[in-house]
Amino acid sequence: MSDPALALEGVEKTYGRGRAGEVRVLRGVSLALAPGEAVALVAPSGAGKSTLLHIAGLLDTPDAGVVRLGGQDMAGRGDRARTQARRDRVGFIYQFHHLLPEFTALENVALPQMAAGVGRRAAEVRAQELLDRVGVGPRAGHRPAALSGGEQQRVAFCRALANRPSVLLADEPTGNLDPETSDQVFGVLMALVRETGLAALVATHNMALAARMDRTLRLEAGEIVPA
Ligand SMILES: Nc1ncnc2c1ncn2[C@@H]1O[C@H](COP(=O)(O)OP(=O)(O)OP(=O)(O)O)[C@@H](O)[C@H]1O
Repeated sequence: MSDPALALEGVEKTYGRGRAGEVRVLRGVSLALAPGEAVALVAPSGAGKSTLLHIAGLLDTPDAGVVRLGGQDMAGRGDRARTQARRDRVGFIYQFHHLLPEFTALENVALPQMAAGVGRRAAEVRAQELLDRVGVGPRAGHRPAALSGGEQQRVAFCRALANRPSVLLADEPTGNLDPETSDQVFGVLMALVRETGLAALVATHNMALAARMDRTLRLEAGEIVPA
């Protein structure tokens, strides 16, 4: 059997120090995502969802436990290796797209590739292909402010996928879109998961979207509980 794309084993995280300020946010979280699998993460507010996504995406370190990308334990690696792994192997999508306002859609998708060492021309070719794939190709030369919410979010998908990550972490990626646009953007996400073998962990409060994924993990008070 191949290694999971992403695995967390016994991950613990506590914020603050001392009795008064201590918040135990994650209490031994274990999960694994196979390549090509889309998993919904459902959590009440404050359950530790953002903390979990940050640790899974190597933006934060756990106090205890293991985070593996493609079978490789990332916890003991230095900052440089973690930064490189995050850039090359993990894509993030947030509720709000955080596109760079002064750059065009094409540039927003090309820039992360250039940061990873791809030449401008090759980066722009791939960026255009991705934008075409999600139906915003004709808008490639526009800045985010000239795009609709759904178009902006599709550009954000392209940016997250530009470096061919093995893991996509999404936090309410369709949360600020109307139902129809949300449906369309989510459809694109699922198609990309199916086609590219990407593993996606998608935090959402939307049960209809959760039902369209392969399975649901529920996070409550810092623990994974039966969905
Ligand atoms: N840097 C920090 N220092 C202290 N406490 C923190 C810190 N970050 C988060 N917390 C606390 O940890 C708990 C979990 O936070 P987290 O942001 O992971 O929750 P969440 O499930 O993503 O919530 P929401 O869905 O409301 O965004 C919350 O009680 C929060 O107040």
